[in-house]
Amino acid sequence: MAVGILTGGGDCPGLNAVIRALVKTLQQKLPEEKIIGFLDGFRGAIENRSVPLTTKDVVGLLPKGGTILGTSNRDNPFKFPVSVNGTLEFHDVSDTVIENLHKNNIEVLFVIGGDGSLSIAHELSQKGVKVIGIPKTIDNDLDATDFTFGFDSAVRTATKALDMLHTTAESHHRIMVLEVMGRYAGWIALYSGLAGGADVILIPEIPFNWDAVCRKIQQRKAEGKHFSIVVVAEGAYPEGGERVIARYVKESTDPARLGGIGQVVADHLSRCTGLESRVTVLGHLQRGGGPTPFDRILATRFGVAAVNTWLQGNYNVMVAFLGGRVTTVPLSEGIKKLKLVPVDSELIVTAKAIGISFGDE
Ligand SMILES: Nc1ncnc2c1ncn2[C@@H]1O[C@H](COP(=O)(O)OP(=O)(O)OP(=O)(O)O)[C@@H](O)[C@H]1O
Ligand SMILES: O=P(O)(O)OC[C@H]1O[C@](O)(CO)[C@@H](O)[C@@H]1O
Ligand SMILES: [Mg+2]
Repeated sequence: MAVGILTGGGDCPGLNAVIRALVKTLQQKLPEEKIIGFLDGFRGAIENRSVPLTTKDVVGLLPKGGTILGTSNRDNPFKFPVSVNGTLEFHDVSDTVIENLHKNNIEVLFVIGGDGSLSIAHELSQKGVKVIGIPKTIDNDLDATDFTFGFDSAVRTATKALDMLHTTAESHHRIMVLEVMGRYAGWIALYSGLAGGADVILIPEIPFNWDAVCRKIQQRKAEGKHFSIVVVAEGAYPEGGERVIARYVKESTDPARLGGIGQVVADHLSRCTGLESRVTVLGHLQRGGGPTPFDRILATRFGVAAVNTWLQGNYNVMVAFLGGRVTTVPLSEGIKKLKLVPVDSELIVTAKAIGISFGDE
């Protein structure tokens, strides 16, 4: 009997810390060579590419960014892209995954992933595979956990960028626009905007009004503040407008990759205020580097809790961080809906109270 581990979706700081916690905890219960790490997310499970993991393999992993197992944010065994006579078709190869799990004597599969990867894990569980989900993502958009690891690290990077943009914005009397990730959720923009002293935060949950954003910058100008800092979530869009899509990854079930709204905002604000603007797209820097202490600890707690869940005979659940405690929720609950920023949340109210504009009033 063996256990399997895979990391799926976009990488984030803390994945290696979970792998370390899983292996260290599991190794006390299993003989050597019985922990199997599938490579490159679900692609490794489809192609039966894996490596054995022992405590020797996880030395030094706690602060290391990325994932030693590799990952993929396009490979879905239920909709696997296959080229048939030059045409892309999506085939269900989930039975191949199940065969490969049997070949490796896998009793339980630990899936470390976001909403997409955990949805795949849930579909596998419905075909009889025992899975335990561990929620990760810089987007923090999983509803059944207060925080996913990776988020705090991304916010740290975005906040650092805002601190640095402040000094050059002030020197040049410019509007500096920072575009951050988060897909359909505005958590990274909201947290980094608050922590980094932004004047305007634009998030997908609040479609913005161009006039309101321009007014805010002009008002600052009238007060003698000739620079402004604007944080734009990649999924933000103006009232009556649409999200800006940077590219399509045609092999993915969820093919749209967002990006480009930062430049649109910067150009518009220059036109309406007469101030110079510049845009910085923070991009994959937000997923790079090592995890913050918060993420290291959360990842470690998730890894240990996931093993304990298995030892207690529980399956098809996701570990979650709720009210300061690590617990479990059914996997079906974990993937039910995306966690978006509630527009009346205390964080938004707090931000507005200190004059931050969301472009809605
Ligand atoms: N609702 C869904 N149901 C099933 N599969 C999905 C769903 N959404 C996305 N997928 C697939 O799941 C895989 C991973 O999805 P995605 O890129 O969203 O990563 P994730 O695990 O959600 O992590 P993150 O969003 O942080 O990158 C991709 O193959 C994608 O095609
Ligand atoms: O790595 P890719 O394919 O560009 O995907 C980017 C997306 O992945 C994430 O970084 C994590 O889900 C999103 O914030 C972003 O929209
Ligand atoms: Mg996702």
